[in-house]
Amino acid sequence: MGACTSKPSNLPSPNRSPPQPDVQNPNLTARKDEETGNPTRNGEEMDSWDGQEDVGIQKGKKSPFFALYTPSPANYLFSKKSPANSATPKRFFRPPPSPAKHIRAALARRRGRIGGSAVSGEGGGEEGGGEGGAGLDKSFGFSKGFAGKYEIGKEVGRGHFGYTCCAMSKKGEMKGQRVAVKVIPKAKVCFLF
Ligand SMILES: Nc1ncnc2c1ncn2[C@@H]1O[C@H](COP(=O)(O)OP(=O)(O)OP(=O)(O)O)[C@@H](O)[C@H]1O
Repeated sequence: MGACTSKPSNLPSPNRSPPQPDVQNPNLTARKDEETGNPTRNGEEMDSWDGQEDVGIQKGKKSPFFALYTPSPANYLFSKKSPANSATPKRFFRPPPSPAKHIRAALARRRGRIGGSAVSGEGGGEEGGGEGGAGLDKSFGFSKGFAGKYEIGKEVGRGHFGYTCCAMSKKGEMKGQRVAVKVIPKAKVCFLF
């Protein structure tokens, strides 16, 4: 029974165990110097309290000439074991397809559609063998029997590529009707082939 004081008691507490000296070598004990606060071992001042810095320096490669030399961590980047030096996976360059091939295919299709003849048309001056393709009536065109089907009349007009003539149909459903035939010289369209 006694007064409670805030000052720590130096008396050993039954719950607190006293500091135990090293069992192997009781003389080798590390403790803080009471005056300087620096870690000491048997009275000699230590570099660090528990010697962790010593272990860290000794792990790195020390230069035999410079005691304080520590290898740069950048050396890891240039070492052979570095993943930065691992070979980049090879990329196989594939050149783009030649546009000439595409153009040649389009021209071949067009050539097959026109059949190598000069372009001609009728019915309001529409050109036969245009690029429409799918729904185009291929019965139009400047066929070998054109002279037998139509009687070419006088020229009614001119455009950039050819001229338009008035004609009379001789055969078929259009027999007896006047039509317009647009004639384009081969020389004007030969650059397409
Ligand atoms: N069905 C038609 N009836 C009467 N005249 C026409 C007819 N079609 C064309 N023409 C006349 O022929 C001229 C030329 O017509 P075309 O269709 O060849 O002109 P364009 O399309 O400008 O020519 P291009 O396509 O060669 O540049 C027109 O200006 C017009 O006077």
